[in-house]
Amino acid sequence: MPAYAVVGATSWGVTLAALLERAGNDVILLVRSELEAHAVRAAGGLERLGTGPVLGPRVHIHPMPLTANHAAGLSGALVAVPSHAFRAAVQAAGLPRSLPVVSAAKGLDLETSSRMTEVLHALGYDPDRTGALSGPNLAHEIIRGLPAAAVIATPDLELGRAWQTALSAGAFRVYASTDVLGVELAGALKNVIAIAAGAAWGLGFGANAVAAIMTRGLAEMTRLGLALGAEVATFNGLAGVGDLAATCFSPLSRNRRFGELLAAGRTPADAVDEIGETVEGAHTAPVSLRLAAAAGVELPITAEVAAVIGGERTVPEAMLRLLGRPLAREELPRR
Ligand SMILES: NC(=O)c1ccc[n+]([C@@H]2O[C@H](COP(=O)([O-])OP(=O)(O)OC[C@H]3O[C@@H](n4cnc5c(N)ncnc54)[C@H](O)[C@@H]3O)[C@@H](O)[C@H]2O)c1
Ligand SMILES: O=P(O)(O)OC[C@H](O)CO
Repeated sequence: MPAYAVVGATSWGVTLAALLERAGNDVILLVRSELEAHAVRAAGGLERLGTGPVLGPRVHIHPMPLTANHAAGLSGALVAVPSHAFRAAVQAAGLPRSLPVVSAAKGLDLETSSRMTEVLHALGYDPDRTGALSGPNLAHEIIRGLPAAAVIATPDLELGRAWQTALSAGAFRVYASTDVLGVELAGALKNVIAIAAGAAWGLGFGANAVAAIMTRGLAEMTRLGLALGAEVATFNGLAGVGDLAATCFSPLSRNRRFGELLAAGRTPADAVDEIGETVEGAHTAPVSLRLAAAAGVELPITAEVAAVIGGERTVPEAMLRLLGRPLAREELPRR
């Protein structure tokens, strides 16, 4: 039987471990401590997912690092911790450098502006065997068996096909791509646009305003992606418009909820505390602006989100600035 490791007993990590098991694999779920291992074993998953036990007997829960014995039989590993904890988690996990490793995180490194596969490369993992998983994938829906689709990007399509088979279970359907850069960037950048959409919902705006933010948001995501070497098709796919739609419209999204709380007048710190989970877009906004400045690309919505998070203006002030921008021709980046 194939065996895979999952790093991180997060909502997404536990969900991925359950999917791998449902697809017929053995799984090693690597957690931070014996205490955490005990809690996850006792709950059969994560209490905050609210489902009851979801992990079966083929998911083995162990504290990091991976033992040589476990490493020997592995076909690959998925890393499902937030981007701010990604580097440390990979270092602690002790995954063999030759192992195919896929990032399931949707964020950029705050210090270096790197994508998560770039963090893996810097840690010595083989660029030909690293990849990224993304798409409209709210863990709370997937763990309940609701249908969803994702995209896995690897430089080598054969490797991507192996991951597709490993992860596709029940109503979870995985597509393959070779645009690792595009899939990673789209997954990270959409969280920032979802904060803006949440702010629009929070101000009492309607679906028209949210759709406008999504469409112009997708244009700026694509503009930056193309400037950095991504493929336009990726932004029109599951990792781009697909995830943008799920995140901007679902009340389950933490990024959307964060925007709603900012619009209600909470400080960013209070909003994060109230949500109590990862709000990846709050970290990604300033990093995206740095990448955009270096690439000579303008990201008006992202800039306003970063300014609100940085305490430079309120949500209504930011919305007025967006509405007051010079009228322009509608340009949608093509290549
Ligand atoms: N939750 C989802 O629906 C979902 C879906 C797709 C992708 N993602 C992405 O997956 C990543 C994880 O998000 P999540 O929502 O599953 O996280 P989460 O909010 O469930 O958990 C985040 C918390 O997990 C803890 N944690 C657990 N193991 C850790 C470890 N090994 N190292 C550091 N911290 C650890 C930390 O306390 C951290 O604050 C993010 O990049 C997110 O964008 C999440
Ligand atoms: O809850 P969010 O906003 O982190 O969104 C979760 C996933 O990225 C949706 O695909």
